[in-house]
Amino acid sequence: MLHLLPSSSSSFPLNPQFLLLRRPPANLRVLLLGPFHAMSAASSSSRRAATAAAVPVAQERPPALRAQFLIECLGDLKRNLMKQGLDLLIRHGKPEDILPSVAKAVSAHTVYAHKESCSEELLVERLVRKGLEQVVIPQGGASNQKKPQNPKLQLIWGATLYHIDDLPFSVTSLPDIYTQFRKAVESKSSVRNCNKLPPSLGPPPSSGLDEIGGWGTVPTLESLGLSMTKSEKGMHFIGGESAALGRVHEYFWKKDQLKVYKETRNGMLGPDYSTKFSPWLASGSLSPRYICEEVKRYEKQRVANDSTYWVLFELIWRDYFRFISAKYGNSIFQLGGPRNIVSKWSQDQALFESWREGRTGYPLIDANMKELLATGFMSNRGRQIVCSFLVRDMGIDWRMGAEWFETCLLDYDPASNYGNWTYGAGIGNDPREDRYFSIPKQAKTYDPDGEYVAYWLPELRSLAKERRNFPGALYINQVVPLKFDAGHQRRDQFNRQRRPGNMYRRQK
Ligand SMILES: Cc1cc2nc3c(=O)[nH]c(=O)nc-3n(C[C@H](O)[C@H](O)[C@H](O)COP(=O)(O)OP(=O)(O)OC[C@H]3O[C@@H](n4cnc5c(N)ncnc54)[C@H](O)[C@@H]3O)c2cc1C
Repeated sequence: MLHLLPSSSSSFPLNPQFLLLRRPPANLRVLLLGPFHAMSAASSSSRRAATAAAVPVAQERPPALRAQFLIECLGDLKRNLMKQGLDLLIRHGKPEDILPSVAKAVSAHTVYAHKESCSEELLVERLVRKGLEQVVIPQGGASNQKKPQNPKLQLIWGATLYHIDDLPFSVTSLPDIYTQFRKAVESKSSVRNCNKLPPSLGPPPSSGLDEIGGWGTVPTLESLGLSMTKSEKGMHFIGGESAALGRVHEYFWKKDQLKVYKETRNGMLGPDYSTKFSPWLASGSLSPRYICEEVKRYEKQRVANDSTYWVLFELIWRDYFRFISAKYGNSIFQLGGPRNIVSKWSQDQALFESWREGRTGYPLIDANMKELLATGFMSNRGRQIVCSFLVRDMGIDWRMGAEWFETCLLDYDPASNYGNWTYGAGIGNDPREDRYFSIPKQAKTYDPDGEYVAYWLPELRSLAKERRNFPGALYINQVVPLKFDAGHQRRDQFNRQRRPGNMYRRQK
């Protein structure tokens, strides 16, 4: 969130005058401005430059889904702020253009924002800082006593479970391997408590708003030039903190799912196999520290077991990718990844489109890709499987897959998305760099009755359960053979120049 304090205020966060919600993941591309740019079909993102030519214009639905979620976040934040005696100032544009003019209008001495870690967000931080340097705020008293000042940009670390200042190492010497990172933070760091909200956040600023057009209103999809028909199927997420807290309560306390999370978390169908917290975490509507407090409370009041711990274990993955992005900078978006591995990748458009649209001939892949397109969500198991298929079986440039996820995911977060993709593509810091997800094996283990594929591909429902994932000629043709089929290594037709003499290991 972004707070602007009038120059008369003395301390943050006691009297924030504005809260501007940012685009996920909690960056300075203010929610009211950036996300809708970023979601437009032809993104100008510098990260995308390398593959932009190969990635066709995004379809309407995915950007509209995330825009709708963010609109709901805004509406909820506005309502909650009004209950606290404040309001939400809403503008649509670039942060570096808008924030200086707002700061000037309300004579703000400081703009507060969460510190970011990825290149595009860091650029926005720099541009905002530069813009604020151009703003001159006259100080009270006789003009020759106090010099006019520029508003300052103060950046605060905020998105992770463990605070960056509490890590037992500097970011530059962060362990590259997840397990080493996790063990070090678990043994040497502790998670800070959540900050308590003051009883009142008001009063709102008494002057200056008129010259910048008032508080502004929550946009609608139509006002952003987007439209969408609701999908009747799959998860439907409602944006905002109220819904986020409701989900934590429901999953932990009402449905009592936390105690079995570790056993169910690899599921793909239904609302409760995993927490589904990610869209709210990514939009800054939910704090990982709050989740941690609730886990501890649950452990005291109900049960502490492997499952209760495992939610924290997963949140540490999220931290890990965030800190890795701070350590490795732009390289997590580049073809060779953090370790600059040179490999040969294909950008075959027809193959890529069959993956993107769910027409590969493999029900497990197609069902997952259809779910992503319809809902903006996919299970972690599904993400690993479709990622492995794209990079290992199709040999497609992993950045094309990452960009499609970036376009579609409600929980899109640059560090988690590109971190996981580099991991899956074997160019991240995975000690097992040739991790391969065998589709037949994954289907038998995680969708034994074909319920998941029949849900997203209804044409398969009439088949016998054991045939749904293996329909043969009763389904569309397979666009590529699998690298490993029925337990035998196949000739590596797609990637053979990439890893000579190197067999892809199978996923356990
Ligand atoms: C190729 C690929 C791309 C991904 N892109 C994203 C992304 O853009 N944004 C995102 O939030 N997650 C991403 N993930 C991680 C993971 O799939 C989702 O966080 C998870 O599926 C969200 O569902 P959930 O909240 O029910 O997770 P749960 O299983 O309930 O986990 C609880 C929380 O832990 C965190 N978490 C769990 N697994 C991971 C992981 N592997 N990496 C980072 N955090 C994790 C998430 O914040 C999640 O909400 C990606 C994974 C893969 C394999």
